[in-house]
Amino acid sequence: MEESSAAWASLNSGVVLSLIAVLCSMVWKNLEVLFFGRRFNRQVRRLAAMVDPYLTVIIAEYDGGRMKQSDAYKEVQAYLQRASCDAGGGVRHLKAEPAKGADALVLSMGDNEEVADVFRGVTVSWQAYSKPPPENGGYWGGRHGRADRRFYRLFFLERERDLVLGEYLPYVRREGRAVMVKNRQRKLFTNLSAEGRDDDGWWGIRMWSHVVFEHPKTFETLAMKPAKKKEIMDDLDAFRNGKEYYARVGKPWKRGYLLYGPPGTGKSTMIAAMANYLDYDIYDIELTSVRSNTDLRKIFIETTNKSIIVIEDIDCSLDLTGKRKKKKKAKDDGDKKDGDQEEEEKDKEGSKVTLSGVLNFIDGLWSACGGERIIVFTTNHVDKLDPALIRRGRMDKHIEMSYCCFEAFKFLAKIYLGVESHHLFDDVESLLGEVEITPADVSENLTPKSDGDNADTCLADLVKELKRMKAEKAQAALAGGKEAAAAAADNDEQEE
Ligand SMILES: Nc1ncnc2c1ncn2[C@@H]1O[C@H](COP(=O)(O)OP(=O)(O)OP(=O)(O)O)[C@@H](O)[C@H]1O
Ligand SMILES: [Mg+2]
Repeated sequence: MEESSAAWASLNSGVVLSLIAVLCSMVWKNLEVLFFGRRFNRQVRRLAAMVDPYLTVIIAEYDGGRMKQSDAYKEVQAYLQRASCDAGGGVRHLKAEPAKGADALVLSMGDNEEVADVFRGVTVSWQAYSKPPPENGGYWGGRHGRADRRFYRLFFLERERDLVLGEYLPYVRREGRAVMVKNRQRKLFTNLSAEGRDDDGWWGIRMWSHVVFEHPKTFETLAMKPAKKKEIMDDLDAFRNGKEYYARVGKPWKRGYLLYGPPGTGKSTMIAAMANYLDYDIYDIELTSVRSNTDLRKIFIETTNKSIIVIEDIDCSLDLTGKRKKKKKAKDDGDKKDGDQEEEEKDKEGSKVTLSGVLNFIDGLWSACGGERIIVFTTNHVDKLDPALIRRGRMDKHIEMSYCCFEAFKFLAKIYLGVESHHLFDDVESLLGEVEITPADVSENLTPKSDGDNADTCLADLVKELKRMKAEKAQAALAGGKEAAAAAADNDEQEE
């Protein structure tokens, strides 16, 4: 009897102990939810730390001074957009920014908000916070350093350390990158510095301002010889997929393109097509607004990966020969009017960017920061450029944009008029062999001007224009011939 009551008592105490254990684990589970969850987290976290210590990881917006927003910060920010918008995340203050698509907004957590996240059954917590800048303003100093420093802090239990550091954080970065790609709006940047807070939350002087890039031109609508077009597209593909190749041969992942040819042959159009093809941003540098080589370097550092950095009309932008240019008469430069030239001269005086500054910008040490950047120069006068500027290695691929050939014309006729053959095509072909017309002029002639215009009228207009150009050329040749004959006669007379 005594034995059975002792067994009964021990069974009872076993049940009670198990009940206590279950209760404790329930309380702990709830504590964990509170700990990482919503409102009471800070206080509860302190309490919980006594039982099971927690660790934190801080991800700063700018590491190594204030030069470049950290990739990890941007990825975490993008990742947390999803967690923040989730009703279970408990975030009450969200920040909204425009996203891809007319009415879309990207929401992210506001300052001092916390959000919980669950990974493989483990709960962690993220907190966004910011700190005022140090007195001296950090790396950039002065007005640049006025921005608050922003951070994300991740809390997790020490026992989850391996899982969080080894698997969760890499997962967050991967997912964040995917969100960034999905929400990415392509941008066209210009180096007009502006003060204010931009998409990345920067407050201060920015070297770049931007608009959303929405140029409709693609390689499908760019007229040029098919073989040449394919060669360029293959080159771009090789560049885009060349990360390992560039790493293997020890070259920074960048490529220079020089587009040269007369006005209206499609150089700017080609840049738009390249950006659309690669899905890259465009940074359009107005060199005359860059005050010094140091500013040029800052401008470069602030460009992001997957971008095309463009300097148009490089020969007109600056004196890049290394010597000071003598003042020229306006008539020397056929393309520019007197007023324009005066303006240019003034701009040049305000800018101290030198040839060596530009060379450094293209392939100096700083140019290797980041990767996946294409640099494009355009010019109407390739012969005016310093050979050092366009040697292979700096401008790796030279592309001549030429006058409209018959193949390019047929391409434009198909796009603009929807015709692949026409009885006027033969006339156009023989005239194109005799006169030089730009794709821009051909496009203009093939554009219907009124409701009554169709393929017949547009092609007839083009033929008329080509004939007019041919007559003008013949007249110019005649006048040139007469002038030469008169000069020769003058010479003869003087000799006699
Ligand atoms: N190869 C082309 N295919 C289709 N359209 C073209 C082509 N070249 C020019 N165009 C048309 O002509 C117009 C002018 O072209 P674009 O501005 O690209 O010339 P550009 O070579 O950059 O001239 P510039 O040297 O004066 O800057 C564009 O609106 C474009 O639509
Ligand atoms: Mg152009």
